[in-house]
Amino acid sequence: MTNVVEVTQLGKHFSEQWALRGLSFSLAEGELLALLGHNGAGKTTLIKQILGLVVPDEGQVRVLGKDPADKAHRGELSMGYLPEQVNLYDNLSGFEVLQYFAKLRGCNDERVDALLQQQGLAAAAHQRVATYSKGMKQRLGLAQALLTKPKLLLLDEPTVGLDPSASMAFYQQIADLRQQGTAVIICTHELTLIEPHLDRALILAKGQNRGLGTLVELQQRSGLRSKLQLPDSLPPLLGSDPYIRQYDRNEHAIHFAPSEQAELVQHLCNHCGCSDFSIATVGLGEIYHHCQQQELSQ
Ligand SMILES: Nc1ncnc2c1ncn2[C@@H]1O[C@H](COP(=O)(O)OP(=O)(O)OP(=O)(O)O)[C@@H](O)[C@H]1O
Repeated sequence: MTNVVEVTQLGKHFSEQWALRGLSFSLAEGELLALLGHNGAGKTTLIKQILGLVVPDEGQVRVLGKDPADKAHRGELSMGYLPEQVNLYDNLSGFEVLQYFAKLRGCNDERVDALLQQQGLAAAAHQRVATYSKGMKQRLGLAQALLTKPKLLLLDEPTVGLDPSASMAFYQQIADLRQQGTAVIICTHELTLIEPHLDRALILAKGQNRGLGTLVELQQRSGLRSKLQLPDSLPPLLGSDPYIRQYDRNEHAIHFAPSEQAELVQHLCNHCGCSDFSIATVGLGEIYHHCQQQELSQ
């Protein structure tokens, strides 16, 4: 099966400065890639190259096997894009805004109505966008990105400013789209929010790949250890079992590799009679900061 996105040794420079270099990855149907990196890391440059708006200086991008920068393929490739700052024309109604984008993309009014309905905006369809809440504007922006039933959805900071239930509803919609085979790239700084939803993350720094993989792969590669905190009331663990070697008496805690968690918990419960503990796992935030620290120390 053809990957939805195939990026090979991609590079782009502006004047003497490389904005992106040596980047390779692929994205399959239904997969969600979290695109992470500090300001200026190259995320927007990558998204624009996938959209075919910026032509690479090195390497290549293929979307469904085709060059997105080749105008001959633009119509077929069906990509949806929600930029961070989408201009929704405040003085028009939600219906008029969506109808405007629909005309640009050759979609009819039935599609506009269906999307307004799907996004819970039917009742407000003829209200001016200026009167919409942040969440309603975001749903209208998403409706705009979904007009052509895209096989690839590129979303830049889609949950900024949304309340927790609106963010949850947004990710539920994304899950439904992925079920139907849509591949999704989400560019975000909201690491905790995206963590439970991603298949893989790509961490960029200075235009280069500083980490690409599933959360487990990134955890393993980082070498970061999770921490199991034991209650102070528990007498220090003693004995000759292998976990005691990872035991920090001062902290009253055990540091362990994420892959050892199930075994360790079982061991404590069954052999040490201890079930009163808390675990701080290595999350996307720790991995991201670790990658950025490594970048600084190079
Ligand atoms: N059109 C351009 N002309 C000159 N330099 C550019 C242009 N577009 C991007 N750059 C430079 O390329 C680098 C990567 O920029 P890019 O916008 O891709 O980063 P980003 O990760 O999206 O940042 P942010 O999180 O702030 O949006 C930066 O150094 C930026 O100044």
